[in-house]
Amino acid sequence: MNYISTRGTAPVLNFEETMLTGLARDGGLYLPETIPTLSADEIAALGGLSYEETAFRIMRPFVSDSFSDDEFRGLIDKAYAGFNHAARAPLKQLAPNHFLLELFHGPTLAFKDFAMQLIGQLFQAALERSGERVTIVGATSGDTGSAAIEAFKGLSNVDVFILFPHGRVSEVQRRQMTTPSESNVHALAVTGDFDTCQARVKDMFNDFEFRDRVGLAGVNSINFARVLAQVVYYFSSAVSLGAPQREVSFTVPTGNFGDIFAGYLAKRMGLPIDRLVIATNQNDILDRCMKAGDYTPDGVTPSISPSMDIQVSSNFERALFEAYGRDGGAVAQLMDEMKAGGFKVSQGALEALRETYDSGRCSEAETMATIKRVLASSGELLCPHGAVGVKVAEELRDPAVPMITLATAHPAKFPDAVEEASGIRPALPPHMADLFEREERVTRIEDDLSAIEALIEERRGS
Ligand SMILES: Cc1ncc(COP(=O)(O)O)c(C=O)c1O
Ligand SMILES: N[C@@H](CCOP(=O)(O)O)C(=O)O
Repeated sequence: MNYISTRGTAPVLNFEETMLTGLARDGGLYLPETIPTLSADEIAALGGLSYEETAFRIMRPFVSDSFSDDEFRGLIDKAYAGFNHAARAPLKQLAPNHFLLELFHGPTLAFKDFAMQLIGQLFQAALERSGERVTIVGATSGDTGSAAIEAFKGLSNVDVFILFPHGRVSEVQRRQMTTPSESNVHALAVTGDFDTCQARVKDMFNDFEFRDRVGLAGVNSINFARVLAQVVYYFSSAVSLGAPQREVSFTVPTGNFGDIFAGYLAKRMGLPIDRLVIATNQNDILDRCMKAGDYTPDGVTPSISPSMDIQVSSNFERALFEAYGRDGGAVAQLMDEMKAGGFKVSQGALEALRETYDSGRCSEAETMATIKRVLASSGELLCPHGAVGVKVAEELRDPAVPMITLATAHPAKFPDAVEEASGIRPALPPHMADLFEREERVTRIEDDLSAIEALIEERRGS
């Protein structure tokens, strides 16, 4: 399986190279040259399998010969062994034909663990084989960072630097990143918002001298392996509701567009998905763009669903690449316009996007009201991100088609907002019960590329 860049001019790579490379050298994001498909019989055969076996069958064609079947199976098993639910991604019914996919039973209580626990294993296996050492840089609005630190802490051939926006993640999220004591992980609190942090990470990848000197690697959804691992739960949940005989739809609380793009890949692989619904909080550029075709960011406003406080949505580039008929030149031009402030999506591409995606927005007050209402009606305590999804799903869903809304994080990651909305302060699970007593280790840093690069050079092992 070969991987190509959304901007059309970077080297074509295999799976392992793509995973270790991160951002393509032309600034684009890697995607498989062709998207493999599963027959209806192959999809039906997933029914009743373990999550791990489903993951193996879905991801195998993308990985091709980068890992042997036995090795890949073993790494998948290790990745999900630390989840505290036998189903890994259980489905709960909220209302007739409306289901919640709980994606927060991994070690850091967010959907990021599904991919990050796996790529931690894949990186380790690949680096042990090659004897290489890498420096991972990541940007986070709260959940990617904690999942990455958990997956890579203590590894001898990896240093991890996570840039998070100072003062704009929840206290639980911050402590998850700042309390691990392993010396190979570093939490950097950057002045700015998530878009600032992600821009600096991309700047570091585009600084080739620095990139090559430190052996830069990425674990944001820049990395296709991240997105791939998220395809699996679209299959497992849809099959448990009757796919491939029955169509389903998904609503996905969305920010950087990685999770919903995984749903798009599942659809392209043959899973009968009717609609993919983009649910945004008040940082609603994706919803506005889907409605009017204009992608002009106007700054991030902090919300009670901070992980989705994003206006420069990285993986939207992958969706645009598909909507523009995989024309890398067209995407490169849009991204150049983006540097100058924003871009307009062509009518043809907008129509192509609308064939797959719907979109909606949920205000702060609606998020709070949804947490309260869903607790009363179903007993389910949502986190604010899941609540954004449920509200938008309720508004847009076709009652005849099962709707699966993704519950992307555990409510205990956002205790203040959840308590204010519901009157219940959700408790952290036992393995995190002493989180507030652990010592924090964090570096405050200004938004200055040279200073960030210098700090990484100084701190990384060699
Ligand atoms: C809890 C939570 N929900 C939703 C999202 C949005 O997902 P994506 O960035 O893949 O669109 C994020 C951030 O990625 C998140 O951490
Ligand atoms: N919400 C994310 C933002 C980064 O997204 P990613 O999927 O590109 O890693 C977070 O929690 O950090």
